[in-house]
Amino acid sequence: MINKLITRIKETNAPIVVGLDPMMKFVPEYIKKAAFAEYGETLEGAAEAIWQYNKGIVDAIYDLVPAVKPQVAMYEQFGIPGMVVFKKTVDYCKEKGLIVIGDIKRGDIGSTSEAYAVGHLGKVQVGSRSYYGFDEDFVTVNPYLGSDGVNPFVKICKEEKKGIFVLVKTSNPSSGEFQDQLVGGRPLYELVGEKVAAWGADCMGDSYSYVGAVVGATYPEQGKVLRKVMPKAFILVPGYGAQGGKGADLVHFFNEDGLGAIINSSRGIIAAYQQEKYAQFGEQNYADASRAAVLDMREDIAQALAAR
Ligand SMILES: O=C(O)c1cc(=O)[nH]c(=O)n1[C@@H]1O[C@H](COP(=O)(O)O)[C@@H](O)[C@H]1O
Repeated sequence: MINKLITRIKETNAPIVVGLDPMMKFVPEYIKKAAFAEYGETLEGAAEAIWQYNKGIVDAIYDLVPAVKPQVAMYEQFGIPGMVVFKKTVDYCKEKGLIVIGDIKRGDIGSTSEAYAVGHLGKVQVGSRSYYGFDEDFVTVNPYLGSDGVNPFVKICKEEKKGIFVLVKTSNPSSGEFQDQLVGGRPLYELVGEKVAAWGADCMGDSYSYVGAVVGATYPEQGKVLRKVMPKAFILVPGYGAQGGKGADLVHFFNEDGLGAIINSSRGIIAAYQQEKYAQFGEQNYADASRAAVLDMREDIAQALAAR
């Protein structure tokens, strides 16, 4: 799957992931009205609204980008109907040819991590049969529990030819509280970066490992160091747009080959119509506004890379 991701990045010229993080405040009124008319102001109604909203965005952007990243929390908040829409979104995006990164940030003791990995990447055994659960192509993994919490994901990636992105240095303001703590004189995120390189060493695709890392666009200096610590890891870079990351912050996340990073934007794309810059599209054309925002992001990244 890492090879496919790289091929699609080259074909689209867009090292971009559109984050499908639907929130009710982003869903246009006309979509909510129709969903509530059918299902009432219920969890089912909310789930239908985010499904229709997602579908509009995916239809508008699927030819421009290689991948999407549905964030499971945004679906989980609507209970079972929300999780049904998470799965519908995963399947629909894959039908459209998109690579799906399930943003689940899981990680636990080994046996529990194995169940997470089975549910999201692999197949579960039921008697003599086996079934895919959510069947994403990649998932995000929290490494706080150490190797035995990560290894079950790696094992299933090997079997299924899928991949993971391990949290190394996150984009949020408090990320330094633990991640920047010095351990033997070096920040913890660097040690985690070294572990990512080690976990990924025998998980190579043609040029990159399918054990990747997450490093926030909001920490470009740390990104520069981590790029060197784990040269074969693909880096998923969130924090562009809504969290303040800009094109110029991203250049050090890429290798000399122009590859090695894929930049996520969620609110900046899916709620573009609510920004002044794209307000002319109006609510009815929210999906066209998302398309315009992807094109602008692609240009911003290309310019930054050309200027480095
Ligand atoms: O793993 C992630 O994707 C992630 C890691 C991180 O360090 N920071 C971060 O923002 N994310 C996710 O990336 C998305 C960012 O959303 P926007 O800020 O709206 O672009 C959200 O789904 C976050 O959960």
